Amino acid sequence: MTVARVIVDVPSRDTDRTFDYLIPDRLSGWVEIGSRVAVPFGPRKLQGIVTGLASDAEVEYAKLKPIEEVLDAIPPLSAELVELGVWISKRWLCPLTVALQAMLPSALKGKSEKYLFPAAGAEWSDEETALSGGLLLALNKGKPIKLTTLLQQYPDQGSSLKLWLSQGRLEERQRVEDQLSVKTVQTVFPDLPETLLQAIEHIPARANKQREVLRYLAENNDPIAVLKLTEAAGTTSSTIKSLAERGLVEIRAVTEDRDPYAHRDFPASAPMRLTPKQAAALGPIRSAIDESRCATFLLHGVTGSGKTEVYLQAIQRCLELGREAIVLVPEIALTPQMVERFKSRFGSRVAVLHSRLSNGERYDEWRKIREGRAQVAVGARSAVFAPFGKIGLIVIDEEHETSYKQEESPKYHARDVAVERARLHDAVVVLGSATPALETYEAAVYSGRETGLRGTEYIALPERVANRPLPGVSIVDMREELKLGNRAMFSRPLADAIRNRLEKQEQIVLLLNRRGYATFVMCRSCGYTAACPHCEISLTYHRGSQNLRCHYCGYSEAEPKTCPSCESPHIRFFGTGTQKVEESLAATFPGIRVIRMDVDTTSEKGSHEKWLTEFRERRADVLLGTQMVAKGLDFPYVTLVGVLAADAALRLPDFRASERTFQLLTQVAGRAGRHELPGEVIIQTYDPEHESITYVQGHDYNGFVERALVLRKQLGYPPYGRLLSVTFSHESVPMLLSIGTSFATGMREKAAALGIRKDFDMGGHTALEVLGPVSSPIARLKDRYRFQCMVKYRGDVDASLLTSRVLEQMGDAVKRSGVQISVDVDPQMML
Ligand SMILES: Nc1ncnc2c1ncn2[C@@H]1O[C@H](COP(=O)(O)OP(=O)(O)OP(=O)(O)O)[C@@H](O)[C@H]1O
Ligand SMILES: [Zn+2]
Ligand SMILES: [Zn+2]
Repeated sequence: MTVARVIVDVPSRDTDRTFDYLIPDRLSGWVEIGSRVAVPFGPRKLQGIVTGLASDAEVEYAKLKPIEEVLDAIPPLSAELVELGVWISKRWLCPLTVALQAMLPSALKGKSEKYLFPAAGAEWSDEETALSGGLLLALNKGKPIKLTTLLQQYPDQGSSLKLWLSQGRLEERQRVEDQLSVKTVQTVFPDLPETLLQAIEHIPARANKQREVLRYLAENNDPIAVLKLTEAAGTTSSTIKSLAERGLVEIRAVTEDRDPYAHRDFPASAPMRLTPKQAAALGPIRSAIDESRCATFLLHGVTGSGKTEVYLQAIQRCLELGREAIVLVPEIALTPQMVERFKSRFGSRVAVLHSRLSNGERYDEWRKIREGRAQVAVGARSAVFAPFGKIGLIVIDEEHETSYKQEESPKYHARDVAVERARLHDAVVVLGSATPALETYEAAVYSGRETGLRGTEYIALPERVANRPLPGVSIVDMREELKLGNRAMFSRPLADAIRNRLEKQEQIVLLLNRRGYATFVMCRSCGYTAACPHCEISLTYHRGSQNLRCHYCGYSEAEPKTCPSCESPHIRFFGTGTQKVEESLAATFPGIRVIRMDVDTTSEKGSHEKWLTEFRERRADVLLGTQMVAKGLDFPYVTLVGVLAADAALRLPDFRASERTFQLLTQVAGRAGRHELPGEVIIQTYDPEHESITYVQGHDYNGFVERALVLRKQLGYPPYGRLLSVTFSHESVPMLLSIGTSFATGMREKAAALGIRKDFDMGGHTALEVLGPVSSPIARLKDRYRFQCMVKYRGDVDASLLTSRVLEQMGDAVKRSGVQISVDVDPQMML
C-alpha cells in the first residue's frame, strides 16, 4: 500500500471527502487505518485521520503530496472505530470528522503551530536589532521558534514579525502538535549491585556522598525517580549526575501515568455468592459471552436487586476469556461508588474515563486502554469509544438515563452505539435498569420494530437481595396541607418522619425535583396545570406575550388570572431552590446536619466524592439535593426518602415528562432500606392521582409502562414511531418561518412522491408526518430566535436521508438567508 486516504480536520461542510496522500518510504509500516497524521493541505499543515489504504490513487499519482508525519506510535483509532465513525455520521447526520473527533481524548485534538526562523542569507541592520529588544537575537540562534511563544515574550513586536515575513527575511514552518503530552519523570537505572560495590573502591574518599548513594543503590537495586532518590539517600541531583558520568547509573526519562485515583485505596473484594435469582440472570449473559454471540439483554432489576454484582461477574468471565469490557455509568452522580466497586474487584485493570478528570489524567487512562494495560473501562457516555480491540461485553447501567444522549454534534446515543459496536466485536450488551426506557422495555418484551433494538432479550430481577422488602411509599397531597393551613415546605407526615429519624440517628435523603420550574403555571389550590388539548403536553408560559403555548403544534391561549378549574386566584408558577430548603430545614429542626448537593456545591473537582464520604460516615443526617441524589447510591443507614415537589417535572413540554418523573421517583425511592433497616418513602405532590406518582407507590413499573405505551401508540411517539427534529435559528422571525416552511413543504412533497402516507391513525404501517414549523421551547437563544419542525415517522422510511436531500436542495437559499440549521435524529430532549 502506497496511498493513504486521509480525512482532514477542516471545519467545513463537505468534510466527508477524503484526500489521497503518498506514504513515503520512511513511514511505510507506520501508517494504518486509524493513524493520526500531519499532512500538507494547501498552504496549511493539518491533522488528519487515515480512513483507508490503497495501492492506487484516485488522482494523478505524480501530483500526490506525501504524508509528513505519523503522530502516534500506536494509532489512536482502529479500523473498527473508523467504521463505527462512518456509521455514526450516517445515523445522526454529522460530518465524519466530527464523529471521529468524538472518539479521541481532547489531548489528541492536534493543533497546527507556526514556527519562525530567519531565511538563508537574511540580514538586519544594527538599528533593527537594537529596536527588536532581543527578538532578533533569539531568532538568530538557529532554532525555529513557535510564533505563539514569540508573541508572548515580545508582545510589541507583532508588526515587525509580520513585515519580515512579508519581506521574506523570515520564513515559517507549520507543525501539528498535540495539546498535551505524556508526563515523564527523570529516573535512575542503577547498574548491578556487584558492579556498584566494586566501583565504591575506586571512588575518591572525598566523594563521600557518591559512595553512600552507591551503597544505597546496591541494596535497593530497582529503578527510582531522581527526586525520590535524592530524598531517600539524602543527596543532591549533582551527585547522581556524577555517578551517571562514571557510567554507574543511567538517567532516563520514563513516562508516568497521571493516576486520578493514586491517593485512593481500594480494598480488594471477592465475588459474592450469587442469590439464585442473580445466578439465573447471569446464566444467559454468560453463555452468550462464552459463545461470542452478539446479543443484547435488558436486565430489569428493581432497586437493590444486585445488578452490579451480575455485571461484575459477567465482566470477570470476559477477562478470563481474554476479552475486554466497557461499563457505562451516567455522568458523575454514579461515578464514585461505581468506580470503587470496579476498582476493588479488578484493581489496576480498570481505567476510568469521565469529565471530572483533568485532560492529562483522562489521556493517561485512555492510553492504558490503547496500550493494553487495562481491560475494563468504566466511564460516562464517551467511554463507549474506549479503544479496545477484543470487546466481549458492554454494560450500560441505568440505561434509561438521558445523559447517554449527547446534545451537541455528534448527537449520538451511547445505547445505540454500544449495540452497533458490540455487533462489530461479536460482543454482548447488557442494559441494566430498575426503570428501563420505554424504548428498551418495548423492544425486550414486544417487537423493537421501530427503535433498532429488535431482538433484545428480557431478564428480570424482581426482588431485592436477601428478600429485603422494597420501601413503603406514601403520598401526601399538598393541597390538603394548604387547606389545613400548612404553608411550610414540609408536610406534617414528612416533618414527623424526619424528626423520628433524627431521634433514631438514621439518615434521610431529600430530593428537590427542580427541573422544569417556572416554565409552567400551576394552581396551588387544586393542582391544575394547563395542557395542550391536542398533544397531552403542558403549555409553556411566555413572559413576553403573557400567554401559554404548546411547543409541538403551536396551540396557544391567554394566561389565566384565576384557575380555570377551581377559580382560585392562587395560580402562578412557583420555585424553590435547594438553598431555601436547607434554610427551612435548619429553622424547623434545630441542630440538623445537612449536606446540600447541587450544581453549586459540586462544581469543584472531587467535591462529589467528598460529600458522599461524609454522608456515608454519618457525619450528616440529611443528604439534600437535586436529581444527583436519586441514583445509584447505596447507604445502609438511609431509612427515609422524602420528595419535595414530585410533580414539577411533569409540566415540562416533553412527551417523556411522565416517564422521566416515574423513573426519577422510583430511583430515589430505591435509596431507602437497602440493607438491614427497612425504608420508608414520602412523596409530596399537588397531583396525587397522576399515574407517574401512583404507580411509584405500588412499585409497579410494568403497570405504569403498559399504560404509557398505550398513549405512545395512539400518538405515534417512540417506541411506536421515530422522531427527527430540525431546529432553525436566526435573528429574524420572518426569515425563519420562510426557511422552516420550505423545509416542511419539501419533506411533505418528497414523502408524497415516494407514496408515503402522512396519517398516523389510518391503517398501513409506513407513515411520515411533518409538524411545524413552530417556535422551539427555548424560543430565543443568544439573541437568535428558534423554530423547529418535528418529523414523526415509522416503518420503512429513511427520514435522515430525506432530510439531508431536502436540506441539500435548499442549500443556496439557506446560505443566503444566514439561517442556522441543526438536525437531531431521535431527540431525547425537546429543546
Ligand atoms: N449475592 C449477594 N449477596 C449479598 N449481598 C449482595 C449480593 N448481591 C448484591 N448484594 C448487596 O445488595 C446491595 C444492592 O446491590 P446493588 O447496589 O448491586 O443493586 P442494584 O440492583 O445495582 O441497585 P440500584 O439499581 O438501586 O443501583 C448492595 O449493598 C450489594 O452489596
Ligand atoms: Zn385550581
Ligand atoms: Zn399541541
